[in-house]
Amino acid sequence: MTKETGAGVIAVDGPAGAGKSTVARRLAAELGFLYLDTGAMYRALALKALHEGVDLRDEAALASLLSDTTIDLYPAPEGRVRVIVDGADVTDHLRSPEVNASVALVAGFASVRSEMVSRQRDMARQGAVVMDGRDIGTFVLPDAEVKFFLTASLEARSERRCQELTRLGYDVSLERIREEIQHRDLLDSSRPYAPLAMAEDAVLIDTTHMEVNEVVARMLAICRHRLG
Ligand SMILES: Nc1ncnc2c1ncn2[C@@H]1O[C@H](COP(=O)(O)OP(=O)(O)OP(=O)(O)O)[C@@H](O)[C@H]1O
Ligand SMILES: Nc1ccn([C@@H]2O[C@H](COP(=O)(O)O)[C@@H](O)[C@H]2O)c(=O)n1
Repeated sequence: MTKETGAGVIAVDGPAGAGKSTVARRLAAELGFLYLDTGAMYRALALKALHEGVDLRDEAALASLLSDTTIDLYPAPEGRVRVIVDGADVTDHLRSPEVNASVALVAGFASVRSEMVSRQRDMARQGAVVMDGRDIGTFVLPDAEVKFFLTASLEARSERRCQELTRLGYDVSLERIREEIQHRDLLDSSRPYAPLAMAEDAVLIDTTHMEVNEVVARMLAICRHRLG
């Protein structure tokens, strides 16, 4: 049991393309937990801001937009998540190159993060959740019973993301993806408010040379040992 949440809260942090979402939803399914993708919440706000022509450098405008936006995460088959914004399903639009290029800017503002963190803590209050992002183990849910920090080489993360976007039908180059990931990593780790960071009590897993099943198996064994 944790101060701010019920029993069974697992945090999964790490940089872009490390494999967080893929393994976190598999882990949640194996444990019968709810999977909460906090990155999808920031992506949803960036998508709405792009759609409504809001200046992505205007913190007040973005904070006001968020205060007038509902973002709901619903479980979907295979542990996936449907993202509903103001009642509309936007899931399939959250990983476009435009959103990828904008989300870290939107997520960098303290007033945006403060509201997002408040909503994320509310989502975790009942416990039995696996929550992934950049600041979960260090800031959003510091009392989580189990914390993981996934990483991988820039090359591996770039190749994975490039293959993923190509499969989704986007016309992207490995070089452009590498640059986007490097830029997003810099923004995510250098922001003053709740930056990308590894919690001191997190288990570090470098997935560069690991298969998805191997990563999930290792995390599941640790969770079952820690949670009993
Ligand atoms: N261990 C792995 N080996 C090979 N491919 C992987 C591995 N883990 C994840 N992938 C693939 O890499 C891509 C990115 O994975 P995923 O979206 O889970 O990363 P992420 O850390 O959540 O990234 P982001 O934070 O940008 O959402 C996906 O296509 C996924 O299938
Ligand atoms: N807890 C979080 C989660 C995400 N972000 C920002 O959103 C971007 C997209 O996240 P993905 O996991 O979907 O790639 C990410 O690069 C961060 O800029 C965040 O700030 N905090």
